Amino acid sequence: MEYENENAGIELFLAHMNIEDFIQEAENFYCVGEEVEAGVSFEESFSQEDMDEIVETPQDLISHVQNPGKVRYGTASDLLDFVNTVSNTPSSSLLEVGEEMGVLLNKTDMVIKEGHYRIDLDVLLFPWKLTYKPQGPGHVPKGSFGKVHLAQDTKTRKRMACKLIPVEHFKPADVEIQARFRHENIAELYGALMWEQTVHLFMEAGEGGSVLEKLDSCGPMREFEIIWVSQQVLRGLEYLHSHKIIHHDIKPSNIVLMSAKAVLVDFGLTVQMKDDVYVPRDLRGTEMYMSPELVLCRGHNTKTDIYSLGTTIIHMLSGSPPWVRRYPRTAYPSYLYIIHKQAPPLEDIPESCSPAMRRLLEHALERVPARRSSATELLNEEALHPSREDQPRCWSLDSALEEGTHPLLRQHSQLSDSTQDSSLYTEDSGHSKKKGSLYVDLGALAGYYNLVRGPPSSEYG
Ligand SMILES: Nc1ncnc2c1ncn2[C@@H]1O[C@H](COP(=O)(O)OP(=O)(O)OP(=O)(O)O)[C@@H](O)[C@H]1O
Repeated sequence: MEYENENAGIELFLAHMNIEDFIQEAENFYCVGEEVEAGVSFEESFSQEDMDEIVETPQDLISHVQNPGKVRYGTASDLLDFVNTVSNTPSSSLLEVGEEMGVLLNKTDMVIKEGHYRIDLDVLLFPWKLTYKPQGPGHVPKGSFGKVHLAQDTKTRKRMACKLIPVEHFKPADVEIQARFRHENIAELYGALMWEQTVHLFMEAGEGGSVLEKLDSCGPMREFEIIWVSQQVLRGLEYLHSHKIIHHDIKPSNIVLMSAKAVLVDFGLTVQMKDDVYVPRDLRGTEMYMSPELVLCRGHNTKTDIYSLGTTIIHMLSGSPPWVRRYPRTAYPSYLYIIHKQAPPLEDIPESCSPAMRRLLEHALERVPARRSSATELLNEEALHPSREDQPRCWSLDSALEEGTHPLLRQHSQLSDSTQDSSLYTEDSGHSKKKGSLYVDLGALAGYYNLVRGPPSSEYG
């Protein structure tokens, strides 16, 4: 809808806003996923010997900072106490800290040795090698404040992502949601270390890279890939929204791919609402993916993430974020006014989009939040449950898998899930080096079909 002038637009928009309808039904707490409660679930699984290594009180953490060189196993609340302590400690005191300190949640896969978990010794950091990118030195994705490496525990060979944030930019809010809430579509936090003025956050690794990296390397995604990614993101959002949590930065670079699932990352802007409406003090998110109500800054709710997912789907379908084709970045330094005046960007949906996916997008990008579909409603959309006839490519691959006649597919289906377990040190088997479109296609399909194809391990070794 185009408005004559800005004020008229705001008035008309507000007239359509029914704040009481923002949340359509009572949020259903504790039904999906798991909230980590006061560390009980972690502590119950520890022996007394292990418990001796667990940080027990915030006071211990303060002495932790004063007596550095200790890394301990702990609970989610220990970890939050630790990061709060780090963030409240003057940087001059942190400068004196010579050794690493921190709290690890993952006792099974991260081995602390006599109070140490040393970078480059107990855990190694690597650049990422993505199967669809040309061979080379690999790359280290950078966000606004942090670099993210692939990490591997040298003892257990567990592969993780390690996000490095200079301490002056670190906020406890960066880890709070990941420490407190667990769901299979939210990157699981494994621990936090402070070393050399940098906070190291260890978490579940998206070894297939982010959706943005895939788009930048391979161009627009095919609809069945988008269906799979959307289902994964919606499950994560359904869980977050049931806890009144707004992610606030849903976009292709914050969705990372694994062999059998996709997870959300980057919870630095995330907020858990106390009421049904969150009235922001600042603008949170990434412009091109922002909802009109978020841009307006008068209050929004979890539906803003749904709108951002809609714009993310447009990016996956077309290869570009919404707006930028019609309003080139060179000419438009900011899109806020455009979003306010012109949202939703339905014109950016490519012609090739199926009618069912177009309908889903119309429901996700509905301008009035109360009328916009929820994550649960979108998960039930026809577009996310295509019939086999509508997905000829899936059908042929699926039938090939069932019949097990295609030698290459049979080879892939016989691989174990090496994403989790494979080692950086093991020799690579020949087929993971295959190049060419079929190889890329299978990589893209890995999650959709639960095909298991780990990253080529020799490239890391
Ligand atoms: N768990 C992970 N596994 C794999 N890659 C990851 C993971 N977390 C982050 N990344 C990669 O690192 C990039 C930057 O991470 P992240 O978004 O968390 O940083 P940021 O500084 O908060 O970024 P920004 O604020 O610019 O969105 C992501 O776009 C993604 O490519």
